[in-house]
Order: sequence, then C-alpha cells, then structure tokens
Amino acid sequence: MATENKNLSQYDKNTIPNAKDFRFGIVVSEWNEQVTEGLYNGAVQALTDCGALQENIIRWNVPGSFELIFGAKQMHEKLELDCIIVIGCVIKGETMHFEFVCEGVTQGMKDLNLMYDIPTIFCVLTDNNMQQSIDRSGGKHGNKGVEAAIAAIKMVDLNRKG
Ligand SMILES: Nc1c(NC[C@H](O)[C@H](O)[C@H](O)CO)[nH]c(=O)[nH]c1=O
Ligand SMILES: CC(=O)[C@@H](O)COP(=O)(O)O
Repeated sequence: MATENKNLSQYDKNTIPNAKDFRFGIVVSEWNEQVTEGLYNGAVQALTDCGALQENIIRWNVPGSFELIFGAKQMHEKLELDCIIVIGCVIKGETMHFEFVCEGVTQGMKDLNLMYDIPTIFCVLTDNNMQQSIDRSGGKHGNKGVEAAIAAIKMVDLNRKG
C-alpha cells in the first residue's frame, strides 16, 4: 500500500503497549531541518502520547542523513536505551548523490539492526521533491515520525517479550 492510501499518523492507542519505562534515542539529521524537525516533533508527541517520559527521550543531531549511521552506532555504544530512531530527509537533486546517500543510509541501518540487540527504526524520507517531504512530515499524508514512534514502541515490547 502506498503512503497516499494510508495516513502515517493513524494509530489505535488501545493496541499500543504503554511506553512509560522505555528509553529512546533519536538521532536527527540537520539537512532539510524544516522537515526533520516536523518528523521529530511527531515522533516525540506519539511517544509521550503512548506513555513515554520526556526524560527518557535522548536527542542527538548530525549534519546529514549519511551521518545518521555513525550517530546511531555511537548511541548504541554509549547509552543504555531500548530503541533508537533515526530521522532524516533526503531529497533528489540534479545528480546521482541522492541514490548513493539513500542506499548507504538504508544499508547502514540494516547493518545496525544486525549488529546490536536493540532495534534501530528507519525514519528517513527519500523523496523526489520538497512537497512530498512536507506531505509526509505533518502534511496531507500524516507524519512519518509518528509511524516511526509507534514502530519503536512495538519493537521494544517485542524485544522485551522475545
Ligand atoms: N542532499 C542531502 C544530504 N546530503 C548530505 C549527506 O547526507 C552527508 O551529510 C554528506 O554527504 C557528508 O557526508 N543529506 C540529507 O540528509 N538530505 C539531503 O537531501
Ligand atoms: C541527496 C543529495 O545529496 C542531493 O540533494 C544533492 O543535490 P545534487 O544532486 O543536485 O548535488
């Protein structure tokens, strides 16, 4: 199902575990920060709506989406967390750089999920233009930050029960 057929912000709170003692790290890319701030705000609002405490949400910033890999790795190594969410917005330009950044970040996130015992949640928009990013960070298609937060809570619950 494409995003245009699913609002990214919709969730049934009754089906989401309470996150009151879950600890989250969020690594945020500064590229396209008008978008990444919207994604971050959506994620935090959803986490706290589902019981997470603000003091249990740690934020680190990195310059761009490619640095999300190293930032998340350092978070895994240095903090005691239950889950890490990486937030970025990659928008196609004139060259192939878009493809290489997107592929690199995607592969890096996959590797982190294999390397560590807590999940790394992928909240990186990979869009053709700014309007698509606006639409997915609190616009007409909802907020991918909310979607990532709900996925994070569900994965922490799964990990604790596993
Ligand atoms: N064009 C975008 C970038 N490019 C920068 C890279 O992510 C990286 O910071 C640079 O190559 C240095 O290592 N980053 C985004 O997050 N979004 C873009 O649209
Ligand atoms: C994803 C990017 O790095 C891209 O936005 C950079 O733009 P360009 O390909 O025009 O250099």
